[in-house]
Amino acid sequence: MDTSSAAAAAMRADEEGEQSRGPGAEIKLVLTVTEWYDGYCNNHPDNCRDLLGSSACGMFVFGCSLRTQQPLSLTLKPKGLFVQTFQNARELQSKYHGYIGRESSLVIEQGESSRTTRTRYGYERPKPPFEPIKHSSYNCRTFHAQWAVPNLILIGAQKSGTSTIWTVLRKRYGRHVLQPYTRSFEPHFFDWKIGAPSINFTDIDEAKLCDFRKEYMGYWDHTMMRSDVIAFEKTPSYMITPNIIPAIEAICVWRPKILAILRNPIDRAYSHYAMAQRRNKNPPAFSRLIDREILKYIDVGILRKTSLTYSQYERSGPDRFTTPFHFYENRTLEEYSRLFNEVYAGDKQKEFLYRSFYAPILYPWVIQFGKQDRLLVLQFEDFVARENANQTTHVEEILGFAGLDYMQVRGAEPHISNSSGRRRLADWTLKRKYKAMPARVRFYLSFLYGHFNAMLPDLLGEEWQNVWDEDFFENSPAASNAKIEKMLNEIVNGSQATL
Ligand SMILES: Nc1ncnc2c1ncn2[C@@H]1O[C@H](COP(=O)(O)OS(=O)(=O)O)[C@@H](OP(=O)(O)O)[C@H]1O
Repeated sequence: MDTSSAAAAAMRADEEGEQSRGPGAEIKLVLTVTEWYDGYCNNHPDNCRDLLGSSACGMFVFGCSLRTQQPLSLTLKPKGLFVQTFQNARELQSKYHGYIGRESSLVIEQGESSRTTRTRYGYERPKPPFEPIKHSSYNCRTFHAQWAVPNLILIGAQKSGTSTIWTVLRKRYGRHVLQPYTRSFEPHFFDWKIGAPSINFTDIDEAKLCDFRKEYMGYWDHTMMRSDVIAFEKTPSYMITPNIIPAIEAICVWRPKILAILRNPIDRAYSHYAMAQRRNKNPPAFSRLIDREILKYIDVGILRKTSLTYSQYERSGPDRFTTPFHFYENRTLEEYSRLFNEVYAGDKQKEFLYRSFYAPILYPWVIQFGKQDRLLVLQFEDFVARENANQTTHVEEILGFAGLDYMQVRGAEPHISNSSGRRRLADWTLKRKYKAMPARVRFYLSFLYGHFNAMLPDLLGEEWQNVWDEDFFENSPAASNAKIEKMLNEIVNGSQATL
């Protein structure tokens, strides 16, 4: 609704009030509300005040007053003509149908604190199902597409610096990046909250979809949305759950952008294992977990039966220098993607090695979002190297991709210093809380991931050519002769030297 019709509506309501009151009589105005925003109010009068205290549209008012049954007193601006007192929202709903657009700003006149500040985890999120507020002209699909949130979803990969992206966006561009008001750092809306993989989204009832939309959008404070703000969420497990793609498409009709960041698959898998180790005091050894996964892949036909598990490889003598893996020739990426998905269908706890098979995992995302230019994939090593060197190029790319003009928000960026909070790349590596992976394991895994990494350039572009080639024997600056010698020694003799 535009400002002029909002103003006209306000005028109309004002006239009604003028006619019905004598001097000093109470004026009542009701603001017609769609059901979209009612989730925000959540029966908390304070929330209502917060929402109303900001430059919100009148739509919130009805939802809040209806739910809380609190008397609310409002001054309408910019007309600023009168104060309305709501004694009983239900009654007002049946009597009046004023209408106020987003552009009008509402200020609370009454109540102890009209502009309380909302903290990130300040209150309980609403729990579905919401009490529906029916409105005849309401169309859930088209409603408020302009402000539909989020604009950007960071889908993973886990242990690939997703939290750093989050922090950088929040700390440096806080005013321009809106994050969800969920209890947990990661909303897990599509996978855990609604269990999208088990729902058939091609055949779903529109009312149900509308409920989902309402709930998901309810994670962000819409009153904070402006043209120079993007709403953002990160849930790194989305990437390994391709069955949520139809859910994203059906629910988020405003077509949000998808962001992924990929790290060297071996490092990622081991960092993930180290995290599990920290959480679980006695986890199985990494090599045992590798064996378990490899056997699974042989079973479903991802690897040929002649492939070796890590334990077999360790006992294989001189064969240790040849590849322990045998793949089926001519297998397409699509087939790999389907097979991997089948292995883990319905399995919430997907395993460490699996999560690093980027090409088959990303394939359905590229098919769905790549062609629409809605998918951006960053490389972790590049990202953190620039970040740690105080360069902001990637952030610029992310903001631009999500629809923000970087130049426009540039002024918001504080001076970045080499403060203690910003560690250099070398420091990150030194401060890791776990020991490096034994070189033999790394060598073994490099054969496995090498096969799948080689599919990335076709999928994502030439810049992904040889990105994580493990340079074990070449005379690279990273590997001195002494190191190479140590490593060869380890591979041949089974000693515990590490690169
Ligand atoms: N700037 C910078 N430089 C170097 N390394 C960095 C940086 N930021 C994050 N990291 C490393 O990224 C790993 C954590 O990734 P995530 O935040 O995605 O983890 S999580 O999925 O949210 O748990 C974690 O890796 P590991 O230390 O190997 O576990 C972090 O150390």
